[in-house]
This record gives sequence, C-alpha cells and structure tokens, in this order.
Amino acid sequence: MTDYVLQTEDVAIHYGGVKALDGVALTLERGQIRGLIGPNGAGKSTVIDAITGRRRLTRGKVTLGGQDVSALGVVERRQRGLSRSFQRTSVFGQMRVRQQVELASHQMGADDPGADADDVLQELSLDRMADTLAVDLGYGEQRRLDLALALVGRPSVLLLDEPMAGLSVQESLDLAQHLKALTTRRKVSVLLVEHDMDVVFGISDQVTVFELGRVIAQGSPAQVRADPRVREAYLGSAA
Ligand SMILES: Nc1ncnc2c1ncn2[C@@H]1O[C@H](COP(=O)(O)OP(=O)(O)OP(=O)(O)O)[C@@H](O)[C@H]1O
Repeated sequence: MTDYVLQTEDVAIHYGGVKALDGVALTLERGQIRGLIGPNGAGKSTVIDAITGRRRLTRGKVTLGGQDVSALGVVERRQRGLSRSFQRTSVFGQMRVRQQVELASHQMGADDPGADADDVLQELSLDRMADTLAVDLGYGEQRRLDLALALVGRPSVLLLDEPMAGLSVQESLDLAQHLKALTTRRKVSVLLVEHDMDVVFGISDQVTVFELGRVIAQGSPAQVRADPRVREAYLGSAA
C-alpha cells in the first residue's frame, strides 16, 4: 500500500443546499505535485479550506501522514506539517525580508529560526534581498516571499491557491521552477490550485479536475488532457 502524505476520503462540504464539495477523494505522495483545475466555482478553493481545517467537513475524512486530522484546527494542522500560502501576498511591507521569515519560523517553534530562514531564502533565490524591506520587492519577489513564509518549519505538505495570479509569464515560469526544485530537494508535496494551464500541466505529476464540487477526472497531465470529458467540460474541444 502506498504511504500517502495527504489523503481526503469522501470529503463533502455543503452550504445548505449548495454542495460545494461532494465525495472528494484525493491523494498526495511524498515529493509529488498535484494540480487542481476546474471552472470557476468548481470547489477548488473549498478543497484547500477543507484540508487546512478552515472549513468544517459535512462528511468524510482528511489524513496527514496516515493520521486523521479532521477534528483538528488550522493551527494544529500547520504544526503537523500542513502549510498554505494565500492568493494575496501576506507580507508586512515595513519589515526586512530575512527578519520576516525568521519571525515566522520562530512562531512555528523551529529549533534554529535563523538557519531555517537562511535555508528558505536561499532556496527561493531571495538571499540577496535578505536586508531589503518587503515593500521594496518586485511583485514576483513578493510572491516568492509569500512562499518562503509558507515553507518555514519544514512542512511536509504545501497547499497553494493561485500562486501565479498577477505574475508575468517570466515570473510564473520562475516561480514554477522554484516549486519544482523544492519538491525535488525538500521532498515537500504540493497541492496546486492554478488557472495558468501551462504551469499546471508543465509541473504537476498528477492533475485532478473538478466540476460542480466533484472530481471528474484525475491522472497524469497527458491522461487528463486526453480525457474526452475534460476536453468537453473545461479545456474546450480545441485543447
Ligand atoms: N461560504 C459559502 N457559502 C455558500 N456557498 C459557498 C461558500 N463558499 C463557497 N461557496 C460555493 O461553493 C462552490 C465552490 O466554490 P469555490 O470557491 O471552492 O470554487 P473554486 O473552484 O475555487 O472557484 P474559483 O476558480 O472561482 O476560485 C461555489 O458554488 C461557491 O459559490
């Protein structure tokens, strides 16, 4: 049996009559990137919220490293290695880059927050900007700082909700390369919600397609691209 770093089983979140999610089963292996795609309102952000503990499950189970974390809150799940970064940049503009990352690491209870911060900054090519005020970073660098803040304390799973939003093509490519390198080097596993199809199909090991709160297809990027239902429902028949 495969040891999944993360697994959701029959996860449902209903808001009254609205089935934002219904019967969602997902797995994530160590060092794997799984892209989540689907039309607006398909339930992608709700899956992330269900996994982090931000939304209470109507039904189902979330396991992290084989342990059921469904009853745990957001902070407890983060302490157990489940980290997320948000669509909007969450940096404090008036703090220096390294100071901010070190503080976040300290808050996570890392043994050596300084060393943790240095590692993370180097991995995201932010080490040269360690003493720069966050407000003076370019937008692409700010998004990398956002990712750096999610990486302190060495999480095992990273949940990313549209990390490429607002980036130029070059900045997206750059962030995608950093993400891929991180999964190889740190063996961190990534669940990636992203509208940029080139990025999703370019760096994901597996892709899951949502429609109306349900999974309609999953598999390798090539399998998903070839799935007639996906082409019909989402990519358009010309994809
Ligand atoms: N708090 C809420 N109350 C009621 N319905 C909600 C709530 N949050 C989300 N929904 C509904 O749940 C469904 C899934 O929404 P969700 O935001 O997860 O979709 P999404 O795939 O992330 O969309 P997008 O790509 O636009 O971000 C939608 O129909 C949405 O209207």
